[in-house]
Amino acid sequence: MKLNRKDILKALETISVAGDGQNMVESGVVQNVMTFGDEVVVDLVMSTPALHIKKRAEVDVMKAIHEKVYEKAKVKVNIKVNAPEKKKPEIKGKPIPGITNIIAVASGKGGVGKSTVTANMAVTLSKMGFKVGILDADIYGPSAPIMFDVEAERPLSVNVDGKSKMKPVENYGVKILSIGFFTKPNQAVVWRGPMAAKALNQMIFDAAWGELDFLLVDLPPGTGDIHLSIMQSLPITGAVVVSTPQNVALADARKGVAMFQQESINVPVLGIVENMAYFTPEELPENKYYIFGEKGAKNLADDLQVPFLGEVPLVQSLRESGDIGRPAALQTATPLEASFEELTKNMVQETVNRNKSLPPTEAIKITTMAGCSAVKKK
Ligand SMILES: Nc1ncnc2c1ncn2[C@@H]1O[C@H](COP(=O)(O)OP(=O)(O)OP(=O)(O)O)[C@@H](O)[C@H]1O
Repeated sequence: MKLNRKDILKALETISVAGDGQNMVESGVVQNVMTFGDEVVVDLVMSTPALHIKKRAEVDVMKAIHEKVYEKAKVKVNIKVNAPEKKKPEIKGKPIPGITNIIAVASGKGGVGKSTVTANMAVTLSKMGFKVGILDADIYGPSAPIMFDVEAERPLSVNVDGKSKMKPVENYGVKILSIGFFTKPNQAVVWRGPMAAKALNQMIFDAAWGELDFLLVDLPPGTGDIHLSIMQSLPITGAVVVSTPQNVALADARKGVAMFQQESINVPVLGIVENMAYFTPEELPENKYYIFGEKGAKNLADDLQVPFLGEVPLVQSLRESGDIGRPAALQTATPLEASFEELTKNMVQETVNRNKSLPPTEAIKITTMAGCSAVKKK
């Protein structure tokens, strides 16, 4: 028997598409029908890769042709899956007028020197002529007020366009707002995510930051819900991850990078900084002792295919300068100044590359807590 294409299409019109109210031909699922004698080939395009739905469609097509056209027809059904494009993250956070780049500084593990790197990178950016701010969001141990010697200061209230705003405290050319300004010294800050997020939101949106080329956000260590809160409310340009070369820190740094890279967050990682890369006695700067291991963070960056921004040695004066509130990067013509200059230059370069190649990051509305655990392990 010679089959007719029109009869086949008519038979296929009796198959409805679930949830669509249309039949298979009307809805465009049937893309093509070819007949050769008693053979018929039906090409379908479906939006779901679910096996049981594809199987069901195949059975329906065969049944309709056998029952309505010719029961001995040799039917072949080809199914192509055309999955709809993945939904883009919903935009939630408002851009902050006047702030060009927001850089999150993170670490997986605590105490690896994230705040030290943030403070010195900020000072170096300022020395390079950029307008810089630090948002110290480390709710567990805000250290920017000590590192900038502004512990006793409090942000003043100023009037901007009829609204009362917080004026960041300023020192060494860096504008600073810290959660530490709002808690008493020695007060244990055990804030729940939403409380911390509210306080941070105020420091971001109710603050008179003015024009800034870079706002560095010193995140708390780890990959918890405060990170998600911040990424929900801020359009972060990119992230810098700080690690020491030892394995325990590297494992957590890997999680930190994975957090930014996971699909629902998708913040570009500008690079990894290796802090405490080696110990060097001030009087013998040529002597390097790799007490936490050699090039661990550099190798991690290579492994994860993210840029390596640079290394900072373990030096006693760097700790001292943090404690007395005068960042070491303010020094001139020292190896420490050179280290911070090198990594800051690389960070700026990566920001420029990122801004050339990608659209602005949308602040992300995270609708599940999947982000807390969905850290991909490589
Ligand atoms: N390269 C370094 N050389 C010497 N001391 C350092 C160096 N980096 C950091 N430190 C010191 O180590 C201590 C911890 O550093 P820092 O507070 O910057 O770490 P952190 O990762 O921000 O910690 P937290 O987990 O509290 O956020 C500080 O006393 C700091 O001065």
